Parts: sequence; structure tokens; C-alpha cells
Amino acid sequence: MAENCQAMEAGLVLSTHYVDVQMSRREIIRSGKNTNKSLDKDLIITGDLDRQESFVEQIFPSLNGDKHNKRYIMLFGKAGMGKTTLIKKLCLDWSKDSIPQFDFVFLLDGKKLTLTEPAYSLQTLLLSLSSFAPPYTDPGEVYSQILAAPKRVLIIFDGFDELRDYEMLLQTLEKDLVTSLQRNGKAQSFTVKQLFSAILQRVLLPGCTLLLATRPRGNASQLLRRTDSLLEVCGFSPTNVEMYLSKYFTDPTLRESAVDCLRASSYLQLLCWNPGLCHLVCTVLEQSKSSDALPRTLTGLCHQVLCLKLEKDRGSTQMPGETQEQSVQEALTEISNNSQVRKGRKNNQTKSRSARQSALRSRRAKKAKGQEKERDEVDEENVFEDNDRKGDKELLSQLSSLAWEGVKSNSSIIPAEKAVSAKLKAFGFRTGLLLAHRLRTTVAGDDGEGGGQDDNNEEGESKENGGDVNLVDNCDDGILLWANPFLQSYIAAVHLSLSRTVPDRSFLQTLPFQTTVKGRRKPKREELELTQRFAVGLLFYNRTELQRLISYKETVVRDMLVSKQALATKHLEGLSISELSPAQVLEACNYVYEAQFTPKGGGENPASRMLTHLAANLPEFLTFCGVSLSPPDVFTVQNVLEQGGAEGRSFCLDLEDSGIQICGLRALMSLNNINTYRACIADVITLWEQLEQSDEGELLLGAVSKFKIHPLKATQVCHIEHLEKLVNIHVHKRLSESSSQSESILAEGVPAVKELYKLEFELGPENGPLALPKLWDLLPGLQNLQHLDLEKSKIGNKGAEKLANALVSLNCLEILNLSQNCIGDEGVKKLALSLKDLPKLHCLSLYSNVISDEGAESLAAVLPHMASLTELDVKYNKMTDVGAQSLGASLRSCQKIKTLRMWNQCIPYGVFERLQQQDSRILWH
Ligand SMILES: Nc1ncnc2c1ncn2[C@@H]1O[C@H](COP(=O)(O)OP(=O)(O)OP(=O)(O)O)[C@@H](O)[C@H]1O
Repeated sequence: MAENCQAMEAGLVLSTHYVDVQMSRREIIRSGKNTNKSLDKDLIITGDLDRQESFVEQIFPSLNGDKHNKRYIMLFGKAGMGKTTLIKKLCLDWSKDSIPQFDFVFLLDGKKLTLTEPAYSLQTLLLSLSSFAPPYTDPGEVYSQILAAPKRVLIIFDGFDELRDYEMLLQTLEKDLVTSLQRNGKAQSFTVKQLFSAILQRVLLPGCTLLLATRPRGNASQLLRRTDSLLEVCGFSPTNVEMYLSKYFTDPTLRESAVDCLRASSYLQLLCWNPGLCHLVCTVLEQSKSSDALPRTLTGLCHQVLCLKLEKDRGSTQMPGETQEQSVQEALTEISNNSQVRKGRKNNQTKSRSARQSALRSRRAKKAKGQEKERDEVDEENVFEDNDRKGDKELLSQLSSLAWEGVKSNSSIIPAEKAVSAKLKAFGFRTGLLLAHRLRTTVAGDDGEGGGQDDNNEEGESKENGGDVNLVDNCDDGILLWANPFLQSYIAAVHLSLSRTVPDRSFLQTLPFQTTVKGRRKPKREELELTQRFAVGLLFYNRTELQRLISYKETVVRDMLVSKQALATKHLEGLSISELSPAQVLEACNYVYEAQFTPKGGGENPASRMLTHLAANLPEFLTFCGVSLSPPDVFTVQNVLEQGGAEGRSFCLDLEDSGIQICGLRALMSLNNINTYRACIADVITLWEQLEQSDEGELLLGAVSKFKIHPLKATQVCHIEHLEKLVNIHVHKRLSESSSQSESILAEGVPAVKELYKLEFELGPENGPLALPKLWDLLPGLQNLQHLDLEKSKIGNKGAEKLANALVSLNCLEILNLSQNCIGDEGVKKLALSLKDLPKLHCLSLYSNVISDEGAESLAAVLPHMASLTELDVKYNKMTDVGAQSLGASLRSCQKIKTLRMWNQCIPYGVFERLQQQDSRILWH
């Protein structure tokens, strides 16, 4: 396994190129209801500071001593975020004994589901179909060891694109099947799907640990119910990016210039947050001559990577004789200079490269035979090159149509029934756009060179430029797939935007923000979203550049682009921006950004028209609440907000529950057309502290004065912890004991606290009590609070007493909701004493508590003193006719009260009716 899991793409090797990334533990909102949950909607999004981070080693708590060992772990992250890489690292660590709790680790790939014949057993699945599995000399013996101690087995599932793929496997298995699976472990009569299902449903190997990797989209009610632990790959931090670059560019001069170039390209640098994109960025940096030539958009990045791949392919396929040899040698030297990693693989590569070179030479020789001898050699070259380029463009066009088919069906696998010509496959492999994935593990000795299986059973770019064309043809258990999700989406977009076979009408239907027949906007899959983004980007991309991908004449391309540009612009301008969801607003910002760097031409620029339109129509109260804002997302949002600023618009930003990083928060909040902002309180405080430390007084002033927290709904314990911190700053009028600069800025306290008028404490009966002590401490600091909602928080009599103490300071309180809180007579007596001193309280609810007659009487006693009270609700308590009559009597001297709700089963019906007749303000409901 140590050998087999090493390979990363383009010849990089895990042990030298892996960057230790962090993961964050995530939780889902457990509402108790069995709703059809969708992970990306139901995850609790924490602030930057609150992410509980952990490293690979910490995924599995040690088996000894940990009673709550997590046995169903889900690892998620968007495309390219490094799930597979992390799993490989895990396998590598295990192979080096650093995860001693497992005797066996098996990696099962979702792609194996394409094997549909009922010809497998658990034994063959684990020992022959799992990735990285070595050939076993005595599989029977190994299998019995696995069965003997399933607790010491880790099974990893990877290669599933989305959550919903797992859901399909969690549908209940038929009883007969369960019985036969359990009885006949060795019978090779099951499908991969049945075996996967049985493992996931704990029918087979119950007790083993499962780690499931997936992209986060899709509904997954079944899966989420089973999961004990949710981990998200965080992506690269700026330090990780630096580390990656230093590993990628081993030559110090190259590294330095790459780092400099990257520093000069803000957006590119932010894209590196996604490790998969960071790799693409390095590919471009490696070849780029100056920072001016670097791409500025995601479209530009993928375009350049694709062109480099095409050029590399042409470079090695088109140059005759010596020149070709030289260039391949140069390329090899460059590669080995750049990374020691590739050295290990060099033999293979050199072998396949030289084999291919000679094949190419003979191809060229054959081609050359029929040519007119007298022709000038240079001309001959050009003709070949032209023809080859045309051929490549034709192949690329076929690939792009295939890519779009894949995006539409949400798959990176090219279905076997698709007829893909050998030439196209060869082109796909050579350029590294396609991979071949072997479905069955090679048995020892199968491989002529004794190499065993390769790279997670995948072939293609790993033997780049190699002669693996026949692999899929010759090997009937191979499948074809796209090597890179970004490039697949990019090429799919090339089909949409640059193919004449996609007429305007169809193109229009592929644009984002389509409403379905039912009028709802469907949630979209990742690749489709990316493809749409690229499609828009391509329409406005440099035409000369695009010409490298397609063989139409310039005028044809121009006309086609102009027409599609007009459609895209009209489509966006026709949208009612204010009706878009926060996620769609973000999408729009991303599209507009991709289109933005249109080369200057005559006339009005439709791309800038789109930007202006979006900026002019964004709602003033702009919320990204609940939408994950990645670093590059923040950049595109900033771009639109700045444009809005140029048009005289200003915004109130809500960045709560967006997971925005503190540096992103800083970037947005410091724009001068932001009136107010909301965000995770703890992150905001950290930002203030940073600004204070860096002596940025003016920014700090803005950051403090623009921050808003009203109205505040606390749903997690940390929300109250953060609020407590903020109230402390407000009360002490400085950020910390030692701070001096903030003192003048905070001389009047924190405006956000002063302007907090409504606080809803919604932690529920389980978490509520954990945060209550902090709430009691901080409440006196909220002097302007008008509305306090503590419904269903289990505050009890003790809490009521604490609250009573705090109420003394809340002179502005108008509404107090204490429904369903287990408050009894003791508690209400204490409360009553403070309530009478609240001059503005007009609405009090003590609905569904445990107040009996004694408590009712103490309330009755203070009612006449509560000058502003208009509504009192004490329904569903424990008082009898005695308490009810005291309250009724007291009501007579309270002219202001409009309604008194007090019915419960302990009050005899007749008594209540009589009371009601005496005073119509007494209500049943
Ligand atoms: N920790 C890491 N260190 C170095 N490179 C990494 C790391 N994580 C990811 N990469 C780079 O990013 C590329 C994409 O990562 P990977 O394939 O693991 O993503 P993924 O989350 O599995 O994506 P997908 O959802 O598309 O399967 C890798 O091929 C590798 O080059």
C-alpha cells in the first residue's frame, strides 16, 4: 500500500508533495424531525475561529479508552478540495503503522459500481476490487482474519461524486438477500452494489469503521442519520499554499519567481485555497514568463492549463527527428529539476515517452513519404502543424461534447456505451484530460514489467504521453473518466459557448438561473455550476486565444460570440436580482467576474454592462447568510460591491453563517460603501484585535461603528459565549486589559450592543442550560434590550431567580417571553419583585410553566404596579380557582391590561366562565 498510494497527478508523489491540511469538524442541525436533509443546507456553519480543526492523525480516536469511538465518519469537501489525497495520506500513514488501531484498511471506489454482474463475494470485493490492495498469496487466510476482528478493519469509500450516490445504497436490502449475504460470505454471486450496500448498512462486517468521502451536495437523510462524525477538508491556508509551492518548485529561483508572480495576482492566489486549483495554478506559473501573462479568472486559468496540455502534446508529437528528441529531453530535465518526486517514475516515463517518440517519428515519416520532395522544409513543417492542429481541434471538439454529456448527467465517467474512437482516447490520454480506470486489480505477475497496479488503478496522465492508448481497448474491465473536474467543466463549456452545434436557443437554456416548470429554481450540481461559469467566461474571453481551441474561421467565431454574448447579457439583465437567493447572488457575482476581462474593443462592452446591472440592482440589505463564502468568492463579491460603490450605491452586509475567513471579512467590511455589517461575533472581535495591533485606527473605528448584531437569535452555545465577550468589551470600553488605542474608539461602548433590541435564545432544552449561566452574566450589559425571548430553555426556578436579578438593569424591556420554562412558584415570586420595576414591559408570557396558586398570588400582587403591561399569558400552569380568582381580582385595578390568558385544566370550568363574564379581558386562548 505504501507504494501504491503514493501517486498524485502529473508525476507528483505523496510522500514529498503532500501538504498537511486541516479538517474541520462539522455538525448538522438536529431538529429531531426526520426531514429530508441536504447536507449543504443543514450543516451548522461556524465562524472562522470556531472551526474545530484537526489533522489526519486525529480522524480516528484511539480505540483504547474511547468509549464513543466514531465508527461512521463522513469526509466531505467540494471538487478538488483534497479528499482523495487525504485518504491516500491516511493509507500511507497506516502502512507506516501510524494508525495502529486497524489491522486492515480497504479503499472501495464508487466507480466499481459500474461492474454490474453478480460475480463477487465480500472476499473478492475486499481482496481483489479494493484500490491499492496488494496481491495476496493466501486470500482465504487473510479473509478469515478480517472476519475474526471486524473492529480492526477500516473501510474507506471514495469516488462517489455526491451524497445522493450513497443514499441509493442505503435503501433497505431484501430479507432474503441479507440472509444469503450473511450466510455465504464466500459465494461469488453478489453484485458490487449489493456488497457496498451491505457494508454501509452494517449487514456485512458490522463493527468495522467506515469512512465515506463525498462532495457535499445532495439530499442524504439516511446517511446523516447514521453518521457519527462529519469532517470537512478545509483547503489550503496561505501557509499551505506557500508550502505547496516550495514542494512543487524545488529550484529556488523558479520558486521565488512563482511566489512573486502569485503575489501579484490576487485572484489566482485566492483560488489556491482549493488544492486542486492550486495545482493548476502551479502548472501555469511553471510556464509563465511574466505575471502580466497570468490568468485573472478561473476561465483564464483552465484555458491556459488546457492550452499547455495541448502544446505539450503537440510539442512531443509534432517535432521531427532531433528537435523532438531534444524537446522531450528538455521537458524531462525540467520536470526532474522541478520535482524529485518524478524521479522515481522517470524510468517508466522515459520508457513510454521514447516508445511514443519513435512511433511518432515513424508516423511522421509515413506522412512525409507522399509529400513533394522539392517543398521547402519549413513549409512542410507548417502544413503538418496546421493539419495536426486542425486534427487536434476536431478531437477537442468531440471531447468537449462528451464532457458536456458528462456534466449533464453529473458524472465524470464516460459511459461504456458511448462510442469513443481510439484516436480520441489516445488524444485524451496524451493530453491528460482522460484517465482509464481499471475496475479489477491486476493479479500479481499480470503486468509484464512486474509493476502491479498503478496509481489507484488509474492510467493516463501518470504515463503521460505514453503509449497507453490501447489500455482501455485491450482491457475490457477498464472505464474511461475525466481526470480533472475543473477541466471537464471547462471543456464542456467550450462545447456550449464555442460550438456551432449548440444553437442560440439551446445555449440560452443552459444559462444559469433558469426557472423550472414549477417556478422553482433547482439546486444545482457542482460541475454544472462550474460549466455555466466557464460558459459565460468564454463568451467574453480573448478571441485570438479561443481560436486555439476551435477550427472555425475568425468571422464565424466573432459572430457566434457576439450573438451568444447578447443572449447572456439579456438573460442576466432580465433577472430580478432582488428575488435571487443568497447562493444565486453569489453565483451571479462569480459569472460577472469571469466575464469581466474582455479585451477592449469598440462600442459598448456587454460584460461591463452585466457588472453594472448586477451592482445597480443588488438589494441594499445584502445577505449571504447560510452560503459558504470561500476566499475566491469573497473576491468576486467585493468586485461587485466596489462597482456598486462607483455607482453611488451602499450596502448593509449580512455575512453571518457564511464561514467567511477573517481576512475576507476584513476585505468586505473595509469597503467604504458598506454601511453596516453582521458576521460571527467572535471573528469580528478578532478582526478588531488585529486592527488594533496593526495600528489601523481608522479601519478599527469603521469596523466597530458599522458592526450590527440586532436582532440576535442565538441557536448555539458559542453564540452566547461570543455575545458575552462582546458585552464585556462594551462594559469595559476596551478590547483587552492592555489595549489603549481602542479606548477612545470604544469610549461610548460598542454600538452594536447598545443597539441590540431583540434577543432570542433558541438553544433548546438540551443546549439551553449550558449557556444560561453566561446569559445571566451578560444580560445586565444589554441596557437597551426591548425584547427577550427565552421560550423553552428550561430555566427553572433557579434561572428565574438569576433572571430576576438581571432584569433590574433592563429598563427598556417591553416583551418578555418565558413560555415553557419549568418556572414554579419560587421562581415566579422572585421574578414578580423585579417585574414591577420594569417601566416599559407590556407583554409577558409565562405560558406553560408550573406556577400554582402561590405563584399566581404573587403575580396578582404586582400586577397593579406594572404600569405598562397590556398582555399577560399564564395559560397552562398549575393554578386552581384560587389563583385564578386572585388574578381576576387584581385585573380590576389594572386598566392598561388588554388581555389575560390563564386557562388550565385545574381551574374548574364554571369558575373560569364566571371570571370571564366579570371581565371580558380574560381569554381562553
Ligand atoms: N494535502 C494536499 N497536498 C498536496 N496536494 C494536494 C493536497 N490535497 C489536494 N492536493 C492536490 O489537489 C488535487 C485534487 O485533490 P483530490 O483529488 O484529492 O480532490 P478531491 O476532493 O478528491 O476532489 P474530487 O471531489 O474531484 O474527487 C490533487 O490531485 C493534488 O494535486
